[in-house]
Amino acid sequence: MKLLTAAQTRQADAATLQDEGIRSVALMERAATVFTDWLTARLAPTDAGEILVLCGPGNNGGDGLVAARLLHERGYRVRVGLLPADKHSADFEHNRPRLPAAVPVADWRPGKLPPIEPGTVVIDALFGTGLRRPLEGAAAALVRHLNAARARVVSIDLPSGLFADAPQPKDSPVVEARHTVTFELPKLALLLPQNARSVGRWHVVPVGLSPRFLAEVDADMHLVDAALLAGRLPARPTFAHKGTFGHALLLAGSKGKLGAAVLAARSCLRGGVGLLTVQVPAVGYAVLQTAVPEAMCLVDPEKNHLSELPDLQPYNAVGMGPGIGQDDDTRAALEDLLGSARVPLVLDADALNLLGANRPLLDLLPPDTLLTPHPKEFERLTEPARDDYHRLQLLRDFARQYRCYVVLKGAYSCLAAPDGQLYFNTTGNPGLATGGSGDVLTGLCLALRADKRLAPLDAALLAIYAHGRAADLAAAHTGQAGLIAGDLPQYIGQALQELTTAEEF
Ligand SMILES: NC(=O)C1=CN([C@@H]2O[C@H](COP(=O)(O)OP(=O)(O)OC[C@H]3O[C@@H](n4cnc5c(N)ncnc54)[C@H](OP(=O)(O)O)[C@@H]3O)[C@@H](O)[C@H]2O)[C@H](O)CC1
Ligand SMILES: [K+]
Repeated sequence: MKLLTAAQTRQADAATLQDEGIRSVALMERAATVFTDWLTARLAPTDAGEILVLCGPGNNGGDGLVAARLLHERGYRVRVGLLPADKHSADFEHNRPRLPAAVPVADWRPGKLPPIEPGTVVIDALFGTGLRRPLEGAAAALVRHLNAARARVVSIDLPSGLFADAPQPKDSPVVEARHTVTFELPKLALLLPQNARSVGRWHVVPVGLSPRFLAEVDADMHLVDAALLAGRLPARPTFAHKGTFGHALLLAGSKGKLGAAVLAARSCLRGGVGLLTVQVPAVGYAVLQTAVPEAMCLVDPEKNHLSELPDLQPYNAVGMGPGIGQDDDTRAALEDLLGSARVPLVLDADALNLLGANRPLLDLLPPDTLLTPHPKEFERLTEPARDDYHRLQLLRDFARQYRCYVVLKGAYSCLAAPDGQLYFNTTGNPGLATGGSGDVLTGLCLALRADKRLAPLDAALLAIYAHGRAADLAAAHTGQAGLIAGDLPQYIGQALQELTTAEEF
């Protein structure tokens, strides 16, 4: 699924009107209807009390007016508060007189703002994608008043005051919603941690935007969902043998961190690799052979850390990083790897920290290398980001400059591709915020990069999605708090199976 900018969303609205030959008030009626359906499915009139609908001057406010009318028709008690404005959109003007007389309407002016009782259900229809500047004056006062009220706020399309795809100044107020019900496609702002307090939980409701426009529009941001991945993971051929799916080499572990090697190795095997060899320092030999008997094990000459590479000739992909530490010998081995590897590389954890501490090594990154930093590791590779939007820009620039794929891990992990496209993952849950879950992702990435049937982009997309999906499957049994990284590998097979393309008749 594509992620659209605010400008593209406006174009999508216009294309929909044109393609369907309808007036914009009809689209507003449709949008407000799906919003109202969403709300009434979750909130009975008896639990709602008197719903307060706060309306701004544009079409977001127009949606609010229509929702107020529909709620009244469905037996809810409703009142409307209007933000005073010099002018209103045509569709707002169209719907203002259509409010039933039984719905009380008042202007909500600064200095005379009525109290909002705690727990009141408030529909925030002040501003949506048409916000043009940070809120100030009467609008800012109203938003601050609302945020102070401890109400149950549901925002239409966006929490008011939040730009759809750009940061706002720190001191400009934004509505703090419990739920944001957004139309057709999520907006970038909903996916970023810095906006979590305003967005609450977000939900997408369909308004039937022009499928032609959505197919044709040139987006540079995407959501990684099952539809995007359809057809990217081919079924395993009947006459497959272990060579079909590649032989991966994993360089992992140091004294006290062999668990990282074990987790990555198990995950790589569950990710479907044909053969796996793991090189660990001598201290890890018995651990690896016992914990992961399916993997072959090479022993580094050093006892406690990795210091050199084996002959790379047999391998189809090499992964390095989980639990390796940052010894000088290990840095030398990484440098050797960057200089000599002729196969796909996956780099994580301390391999990234070593790169960050030795920036000239970045110029040695082979094209299409896959890096999987968390935000702190990414910062060590680049610079501290001003905010989440700036971090995405740094991510995009880095992937372009080094012609590599970078997964910035977090809720909605974001993959940047060398062509500057961004892909936000939709699977996973807070249970992944636990030690070792990144090592599991490394192993899975390695398995899919070793599979010669997969393009680099497809391997990375499948890995982040299946990793999150495995966490969702695991959490159904363990709960999110009880989820540990070791639970994940056993669900990777099912996650991949769900994505596997069925053979066509
Ligand atoms: N996407 C869909 O399918 C549909 C979306 N709909 C809804 O329409 C809004 C977008 O409506 P739009 O009218 O473009 O914009 P807004 O309502 O968000 O805001 C525009 C008005 O707000 C004024 N404005 C803008 N910034 C500020 C500010 N900082 N302070 C005060 N006032 C501001 C602006 O005035 P200008 O002077 O700047 O022109 C406008 O008056 C979308 O989010 C959906 O909710 C439709 O219902 C159709 C389907
Ligand atoms: K809103």
